[in-house]
Amino acid sequence: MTMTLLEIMRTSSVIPVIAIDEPEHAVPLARALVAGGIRVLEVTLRTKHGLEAIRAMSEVPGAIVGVGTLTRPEEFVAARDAGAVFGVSPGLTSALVAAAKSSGLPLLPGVMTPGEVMAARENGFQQLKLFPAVPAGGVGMLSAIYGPLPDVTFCPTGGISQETASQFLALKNVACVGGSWLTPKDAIAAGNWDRITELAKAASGLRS
Ligand SMILES: O=C(O)C(=O)C[C@H](O)[C@H](O)COP(=O)(O)O
Repeated sequence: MTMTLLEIMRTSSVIPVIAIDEPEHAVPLARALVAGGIRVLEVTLRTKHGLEAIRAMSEVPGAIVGVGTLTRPEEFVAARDAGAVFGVSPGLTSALVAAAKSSGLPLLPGVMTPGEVMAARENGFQQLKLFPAVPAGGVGMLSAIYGPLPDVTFCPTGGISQETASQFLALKNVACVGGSWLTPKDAIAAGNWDRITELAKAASGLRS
């Protein structure tokens, strides 16, 4: 089953941004999130275990696994081959546009200004990540962008929490938000998967 980026974004109110420090954490973490109703998982390439984690988490029933922190064109094919079904980048360059098209990996590119939104749209991207969302202007920025550019849909990420997520999710041009608050490092290190499931349940309840 191939999902479009928009379908993936609409599957989850919150996309957890995940960094795996220990490969053995990948599968229990994915299971804990899916058990809490959070199925779309963004596994970043911030750690050296990213690709291995994508491979393992893709096997977890119900999980829809993407790759995050795509900053170099050569990472696209490797992530796709590891099982990622979408990719997220903090910004967009012409090399990343070409890599997204040639690899076929649906890309959610990061933007931070109206000009970047327009440049991304010219390259065929209408689903975008506002990054870093809160420093860029947060809810006010997204509402202002909706006026002249109503045909783009955002996944704001960066500085959002369980407490502020609903303000973003209420906007017409927001399909989901991204954040690292569902995967606290101390809970992962301690193997406290129940805590992660509770955080996921709270997040998936944001838009029910
Ligand atoms: O690694 C990446 O590719 C990123 O895009 C950065 C993350 O999206 C943010 O670091 C998450 O932000 P917080 O929820 O404020 O922790």
